This record gives sequence, structure tokens and C-alpha cells, in this order.
Amino acid sequence: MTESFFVKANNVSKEINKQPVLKNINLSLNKGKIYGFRGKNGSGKTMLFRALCGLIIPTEGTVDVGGVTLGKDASFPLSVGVLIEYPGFLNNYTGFKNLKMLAELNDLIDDERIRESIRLVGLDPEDKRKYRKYSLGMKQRLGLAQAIMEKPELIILDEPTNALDSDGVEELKKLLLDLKNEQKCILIASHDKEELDYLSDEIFLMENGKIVDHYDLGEKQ
Ligand SMILES: Nc1ncnc2c1ncn2[C@@H]1O[C@H](COP(=O)(O)OP(=O)(O)OP(=O)(O)O)[C@@H](O)[C@H]1O
Repeated sequence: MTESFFVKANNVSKEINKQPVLKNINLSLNKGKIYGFRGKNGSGKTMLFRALCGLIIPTEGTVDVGGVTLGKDASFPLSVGVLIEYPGFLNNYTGFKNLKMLAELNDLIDDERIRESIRLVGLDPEDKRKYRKYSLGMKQRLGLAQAIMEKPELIILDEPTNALDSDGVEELKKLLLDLKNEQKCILIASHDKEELDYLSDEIFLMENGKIVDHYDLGEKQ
């Protein structure tokens, strides 16, 4: 019998302008785990994340999330929260109002859940400051709040700590371990090896659009 995984990438390759950016990627990922992705600038981490959440369609191969093949059964995974670069928040709205507008798109999230998500990332839901007055770290925290507010099963975070101060990094680590215990499947790309090793159950090393190393960090808390 074949084991069933929550996320599967099957021989995924992607070419952009005839240049290969992903080469024959295979992944089998489970819920209740944190997967860390490392690699130099341009090694393909962001492209791989885009493919896993349906933002780009592979030139070859397939991505399955929760039993659904992206680009065939559905365009996007049914339940995914993504933080890739800075989300397109509106400058003249508060943090709450920005999330409220996004929440209204699918009608599943009430105001209390928005407030809870904002609190979970260490911001104040009653903060009346407009987004344009937010610091870089606050913007990153709001991006995280957006990624988790719908309680997605798959959480994909590209460099989630690069603008956070040390308190912010500690809070994020705790939040991610809590989400892991809630059986989420979490993928993180980071250049911080120590932080990634601390959080991750498994590490994938990328180079030149390929996964060149994969290791298990063993049982964690
Ligand atoms: N819009 C684009 N059009 C063409 N090529 C692109 C585009 N975006 C990225 N690439 C190329 O795809 C390759 C992989 O880039 P990617 O952004 O996935 O790397 P990364 O590992 O996330 O890097 P970083 O650590 O800098 O975030 C690079 O060679 C890059 O030049």
C-alpha cells in the first residue's frame, strides 16, 4: 500500500523564458510537521512555494495538495495560507480593516477571528494607525496574520522572520510550534540555519532549482 501524503510534488519542473527554474522536484509532506527550505539566493525556494500553492503551473509534473491536483482538479489548494514577499495591503487602512476586506472575500471569518489572528502575531487589533505607518516588522506580522486567519491546513512562509526583531522571532517560533501541534503542514524558507533547524522536522537544501539534500532532524518536542 502506498502511504498518503498531504502534499506531493511529482517530478515538478518549471521553465520561465526557456530557463529552467525548478528541476525534477519530488516532495512528500505530512500534516503536523514543519519543513525547512534552505538555499542560496535564486536557488528556487520561492518558485517552489509558488508551485505548491498554485500560483504557477509546472511545465512538467504535478502538485497534489489534500488529494487535489493543482491546475487540474482545482487552481489553488482548498486551504492554504501564504506569505510570499509583502502582501498587497492598502496603505490608508488600519491593519484590522485590511484583514477585514480580505476576510469579506470568502465570508468565513468573523471579526473576532480577525482580532485573534492579529493578537496571535503580536499586534494590537485596536491599533488605529494606518498600514503606511507600520514598521517593516509590523507589516510582516500583519502578513502572517493574514496567512493564518482562515485556519489553513497548509501554511507556506517565505522568509517570515527577515524583518522581525528578536522578540518577534521568538513569538513566531512559538506560534509555528503551536500550529504544528494543531496538525498543520508548515513550510518555511529561511536563510537562518539555526532558526530553521530549531523549528523544522525535515530540511530540504536547494541549489540551482533542484533539491540537492534532504535530512530528517528527528523527533521534536
Ligand atoms: N519572474 C521571473 N521571471 C524569470 N525568472 C525568474 C522570475 N522570478 C524568479 N526567476 C528566476 O528563478 C530562479 C529561482 O528564483 P527564486 O526566487 O525561486 O529563488 P529563491 O531561492 O527564493 O531566492 P531568494 O533566497 O533570493 O529568495 C532564479 O534564477 C530567478 O532568477
